[in-house]
Amino acid sequence: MNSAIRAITRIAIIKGHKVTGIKKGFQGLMDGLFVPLDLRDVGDILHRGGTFLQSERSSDFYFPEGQERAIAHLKEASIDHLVIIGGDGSYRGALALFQKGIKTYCLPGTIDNDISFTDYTIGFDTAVNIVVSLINKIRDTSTSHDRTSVIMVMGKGSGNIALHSGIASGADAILLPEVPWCIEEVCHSIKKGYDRGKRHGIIVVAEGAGCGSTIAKEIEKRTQLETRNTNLGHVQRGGSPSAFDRIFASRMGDKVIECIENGIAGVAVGIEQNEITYHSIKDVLNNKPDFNYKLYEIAKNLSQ
Ligand SMILES: Nc1ncnc2c1ncn2[C@@H]1O[C@H](COP(=O)(O)OP(=O)(O)O)[C@@H](O)[C@H]1O
Ligand SMILES: O=P(O)(O)OC[C@H]1O[C@](O)(COP(=O)(O)O)[C@@H](O)[C@@H]1O
Repeated sequence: MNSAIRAITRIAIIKGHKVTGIKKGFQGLMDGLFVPLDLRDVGDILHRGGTFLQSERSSDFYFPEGQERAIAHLKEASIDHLVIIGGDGSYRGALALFQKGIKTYCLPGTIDNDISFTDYTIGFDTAVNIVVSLINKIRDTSTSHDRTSVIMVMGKGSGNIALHSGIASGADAILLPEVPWCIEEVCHSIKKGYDRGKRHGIIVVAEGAGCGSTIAKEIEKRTQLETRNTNLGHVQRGGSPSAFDRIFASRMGDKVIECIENGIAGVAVGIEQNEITYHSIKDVLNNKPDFNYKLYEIAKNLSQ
């Protein structure tokens, strides 16, 4: 997210605009937590995870009173354009403001990669790379001990992190909220691996697909193979962003300024087939993001 903020700030200033950062998301907008941003204020943040402006969930913003408070602060500070980085909740907030006359622009920022009309969201590639590097370590100890490892990754409503990291880690099974699964099949897949001479089993479970420790116990009971569960947790949402995330976030920041310059508002920017594109926020919210079933099929075939 820092890469996007840096790009928006620098490109907007170069084009003659003034830039204000809003701290702590919609809560900060309602509380008037505004900071002027200059070229150097966004220096030395490119390599840092998270967002230097910080973020906060805010229940007041769901209601018209909260939104009116935010609009009053925007008007008082003479802010004409508002760029919001986040997931579908943030997009809903942005749409509410747009419908009240504020020129809003969205950038996809969620590790879940579950926004429509964009192939990637900021943070997803970084999260997948973190997960893969952690699974590599778990694989080493699993092999040494002839163990099966269940690894729980983030994704309450989306299996994208599990699917991508599972493929890149050679998982024996990947359990996702989008695809029904059964424990018999998981155990069969692990057993088959051991029969072929494998010395470990790797099962990647998305948060929304089930509970890792319950699954691990069930696998151990059914297969008699020693099984451990690791919940990777919030380490997945931190760390220095990947080059891919930094570059495409910068390109999207540039596109936002292009939209502003061309008088196009109420849009969400994304990346589709390596092109930076935009669609109306409404269309993005009204379309369910595609799940890549083909990739899931590849994962299944690779785990044979
Ligand atoms: N329907 C909505 N109307 C107005 N604001 C919303 C709406 N949904 C979410 N928001 C605001 O957006 C914030 C972020 O949404 P949330 O779902 O928590 O995260 P994300 O943006 O990652 O999906 C919420 O805390 C709330 O302030
Ligand atoms: O425990 P927390 O902080 O509520 O976060 C868990 C949730 O956050 C997510 O990682 C999504 O986070 P972001 O959209 O902020 O990237 C989900 O996959 C997960 O369900």
